[in-house]
Amino acid sequence: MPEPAFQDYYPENVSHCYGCGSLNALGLRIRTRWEGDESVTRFTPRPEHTAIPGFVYGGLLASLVDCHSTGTAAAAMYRQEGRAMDTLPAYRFVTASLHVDYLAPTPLGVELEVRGRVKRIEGRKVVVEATVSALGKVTARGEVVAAQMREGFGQV
Ligand SMILES: CCCCCCCCCC(=O)SCCNC(=O)CCNC(=O)[C@H](O)C(C)(C)COP(=O)(O)OP(=O)(O)OC[C@H]1O[C@@H](n2cnc3c(N)ncnc32)[C@H](O)[C@@H]1OP(=O)(O)O
Repeated sequence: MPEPAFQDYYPENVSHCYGCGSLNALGLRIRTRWEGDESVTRFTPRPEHTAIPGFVYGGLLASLVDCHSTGTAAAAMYRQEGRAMDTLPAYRFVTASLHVDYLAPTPLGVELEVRGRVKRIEGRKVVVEATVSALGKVTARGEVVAAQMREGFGQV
């Protein structure tokens, strides 16, 4: 049995996200785990994720960086406290800022590897930098500011 992914610990009421929600049948349903100090997601884009024939749509790459990084932010907070992700209080993070640089065309039809590193944790905010690689070459680089969800998120 593979080790559980960060997303396996998301409760049902926040498991509908297009990028990372296990309950979103049409979503990407990414799965992220620690490999040492780095977090890793592996994902193979599908034909509908095409930008130009043979190459991956940039919005898909941004989605991967986004959800990979918010998951990493939550996992990093637990790790900092030496706690398992199924313990309370729960840490849930949403995207405050998402930046992606596209360095080279990303080929379709191969597994992509997203690798994240925590740059800093400051109060309710975690900054994560991530790379997307195809066939061992980094094709996109991103940085995400993830902010801890407040109670009543989205209420105005
Ligand atoms: C299991 C749970 C997760 C499952 C779902 C994951 C989904 C992840 C992917 C997504 O798509 S999430 C959806 C897209 N994101 C949103 O809809 C968020 C909309 N924005 C907000 O709700 C609020 O603006 C936000 C929660 C991000 C921040 O508001 P808060 O009132 O909670 O916090 P605050 O404004 O005090 O900011 C907290 C810190 O973040 C910083 N910050 C906020 N917005 C920023 C920004 N845009 N750029 C850089 N830093 C930013 C802010 O400066 C501050 O840093 P400091 O503590 O150092 O002062």
